[in-house]
This record gives sequence, structure tokens and C-alpha cells, in this order.
Amino acid sequence: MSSFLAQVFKLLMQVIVLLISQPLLGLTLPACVVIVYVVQKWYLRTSRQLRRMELESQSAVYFNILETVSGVQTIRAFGWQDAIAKESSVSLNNSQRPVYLTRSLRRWLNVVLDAVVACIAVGTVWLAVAGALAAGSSQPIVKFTPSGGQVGVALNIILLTNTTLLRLIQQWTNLEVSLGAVARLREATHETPQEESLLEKSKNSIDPDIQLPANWPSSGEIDFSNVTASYNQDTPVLNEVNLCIKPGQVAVICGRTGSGKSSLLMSLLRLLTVRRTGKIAIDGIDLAGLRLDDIRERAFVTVSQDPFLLPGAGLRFHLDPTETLPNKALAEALKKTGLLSLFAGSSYDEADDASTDSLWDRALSSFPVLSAGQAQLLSITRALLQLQTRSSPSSGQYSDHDRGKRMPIILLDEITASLDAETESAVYDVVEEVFIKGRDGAGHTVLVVTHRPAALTKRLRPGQDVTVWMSNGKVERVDPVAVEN
Ligand SMILES: Nc1ncnc2c1ncn2[C@@H]1O[C@H](COP(=O)(O)OP(=O)(O)OP(=O)(O)O)[C@@H](O)[C@H]1O
Repeated sequence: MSSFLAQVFKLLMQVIVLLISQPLLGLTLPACVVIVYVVQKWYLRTSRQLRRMELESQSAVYFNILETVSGVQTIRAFGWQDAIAKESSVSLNNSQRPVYLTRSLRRWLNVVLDAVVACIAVGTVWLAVAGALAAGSSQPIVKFTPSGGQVGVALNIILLTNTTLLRLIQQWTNLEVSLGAVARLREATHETPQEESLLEKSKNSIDPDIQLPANWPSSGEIDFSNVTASYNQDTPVLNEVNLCIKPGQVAVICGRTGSGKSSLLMSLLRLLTVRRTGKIAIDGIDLAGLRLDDIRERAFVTVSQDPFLLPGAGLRFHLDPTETLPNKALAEALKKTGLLSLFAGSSYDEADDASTDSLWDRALSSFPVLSAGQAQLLSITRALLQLQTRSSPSSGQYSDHDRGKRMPIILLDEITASLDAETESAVYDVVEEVFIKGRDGAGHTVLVVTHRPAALTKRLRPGQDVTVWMSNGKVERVDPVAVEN
């Protein structure tokens, strides 16, 4: 913007100096303005289109490079080198076409502006000659007789004006390109569905009559009544689900692939749209009338099928993103899931807490690469820590009588799918100790989605826990865990 303004003022000054040295050139000014206006209009319109084509064709090249880098092993294994090289060179050639056309357009602009300035220069020389002839004539063509110095200054300024005009139009194009980039970013941020806008929407649908107790959920009872839910508005993935899970109960959710097990958990987190004909209540409070952040931050601790890890982020961020827990708690949780020795390596000394101090701010990528199972264990460690932070309402926010213990519901979605039998058993040991039995003897409500219910059977409590069988988005049956004879 500043260089554009600099060119504008430069041009203004040059025109003023030119008019002082050759006032008659002022007559050509309207014609020049019209010509420059028409030329810049054509130039800008074309260069805008070319810039768009350039960006699109370049994105194909970048996409090609990224795809090749990430799939280089596959390319080598299948011997696709020639085909990929050909494809890359085609997209590179295509990306060069708009660049070439843009350069040609600039040259065209140069030539047109040169021609305009050449006309003005011819006019200046003509005025000078006519003025000189007028000096010896009885009937002068022009009454103005410029001095040699004035003609020199005018010609010099004319040459400079040409460059200034060219730069001005190019700066304007650059400004437009930059504004276009800003507009595209704005479009992306406004049109991509944002969690914040969902939160905003959910704020609008909050039921003002619901006074959410600070210790909600205090027991963890879940009641699905006639729940029909879908990802988009058309096909429901949950069909009239009726299910009641008692406080402290473990519900193992089983069923064929695509039967709606994960969707059942997602409907609790309001990641699915639940139709108004049904409702999901936790401890008697309908989730539809609550804020999304209240539901997700207070009511649930979730471990999903796919661990979400950011290699550039620190270990603490992965374990305790809100940075509320002391290092000791992080180390204890990692020890529980067997990951502490992996992260601390040989420097770990069980008797010395300080031996782990350097771990927490190190980026995850600086540790040995985690296997799928180890990544899943890290997610479970995070869940253990989340349970600690979510169980007690933060002290400053609530009055004393409100400050009971929360009992978040634990949602585990195929957490052992990528683990071997031995690690699976170790993980379920932790689940049993921390979630099912609870630290102080009061267990949490736990929903476990699994394809291998047998691995959990021995940890379920006869007469208390249940296995929920799902099929085609419906609850087919609920089997209580049988009492062993
Ligand atoms: N993001 C999504 N958008 C639209 N439909 C989806 C989405 N995720 C799942 N579905 C559909 O919802 C239905 C139930 O899927 P869901 O993931 O709940 O099944 P699942 O029983 O958990 O399967 P799996 O055992 O393979 O995890 C499927 O028909 C699937 O096509």
C-alpha cells in the first residue's frame, strides 16, 4: 500500500513540474487520463484472471510434490516413477503458461504506455519547434515560446513519467492480488464450519431454566429415550434408540461394523444432530438445552479410535493441554500406562522426581517415534489426567456448597484395536483400576466400544454391568453380565 501511494504522489509531482515547464501540454491531459484509464482497466481485468490461473496451476504442482514425497515408497514399489515424472512435468508446464502470459501482458502494458509517452514527447518537441518558428513569424501558430531549459526539463520528466505510470499500475495490481489473498483467507475462515459458531448456535438454544449444578454430572446416569440422530439431515445413523445406563455401570457396546457404535458415543458429545422427537439426558438433564463446552468439558472423558497427536507440540501439551497439573501427576500417569521409561529413557531415576523435569516441554517429535499402540497408550494417559482435572469444579468459580465431586462419564471407542493381547490386558487393568473401580471406590459410568468383548469379560461385574448389542443404528438387545456359577 505504501509503495502504491508513493507512486501516486510521484506521478502527481511529475505532472505538476511538466505543466509548469510546458503549460500547453495540459491540453493533452484529459486524453492521457482517458487512455491510461482504459489501458489499466484492460490490464487489471486480464492480470486478475491470469493471477487466479497461476495460483490454481501452482497448487496442482505443490499437491503433486507433497503427494510424491508422502507416497515415494509406494511409487518405487509399483515402479510408477515414469508416470509420476510425466504427470509432474505436465503440471509444471501448465503452471508456467499463466506466468508466461502475465509477462507478455506486462510487456504489452509497457509498449502501450511507451506509445502514449512518445506521443506526449512528440507534442513537446512540436511545441518547442513551433515556439521557435513563432519567434520569427508575423502570424505565430502558438503564442508560447518555451526556453531550451524548459523543453529539456519537460522531455526529462516525460521519460520519468512513463516509468512511474508503469510502476503505479503494477503496484495497483499487486495491491489487488494481496487484497485477493486476504479475501480468500476471510472466505475460508467464514465459510469453513467452525466449532465456535456451533458453540454460538448452542448458546442460542440454551434453556435458561436449567441451573446446571457445579458438580454435574454427579452420578453419571445416561438416558437415551427415542433418540434418532444423523450426521447430515437425510439418513439417520441412530434409529429410535432407547437405552438407560445406570451410574457406575460399564456398558460394553458391540455390533457389526457400521452398526452405529461410535455414532452412539458421538451423539452424547453432540457431534451428531439429534432429532427433537427424542432426548439424551445425563443425571436427568437434557443435553439439548446445554452449552456444547459444558457438555464436552464437564461430562465426558473420551479416548477415540484414532489418537490425535501433533509432532511439533510438547509432551505436556499432549498430556495436559490446560497446564493445570503438576509434573508429578504427569509422571505418575505415564508410569501407569508404561510410557514413562520410553520417554525418559536411561535418564529416568524412579527415586528422583527431578529426573523427568526436562521431558515436559520437549516436542513429541524429539522422542522415539511412537507405534500405533504406544500412541493409543498416550491418549489413555491423557484421559487419566483429564479425569483428575474434570472431577473437581475449579475452586474460584463456585460457592462451597456447590463444590461436590463430579463423576465424568468415560467414553472409550475401540481403544485397544491396535494393541497386542498383552498390552490390551495392561490397558484394561488401568481402565479397571481408575475408571471402573475408581480411585476412592466410586466407579465411573464407562461406555466401551469394542469388537473383542471377551478381553473385557473378566473385569465386568455380574448383575451390574451390561453388554449392549447394536445393529443398523438400533439397540438390538441389552445383556446383563451373567452371574458365574
Ligand atoms: N462422518 C460421517 N458422516 C456421515 N456418515 C457417517 C460418518 N461416520 C459414520 N457414518 C455412517 O454412520 C454409520 C455408523 O457408523 P459408525 O462409525 O457409528 O459405526 P461403528 O459401528 O462404530 O463401526 P466400526 O465398528 O467400523 O467403527 C455408518 O453407516 C457410516 O457410514
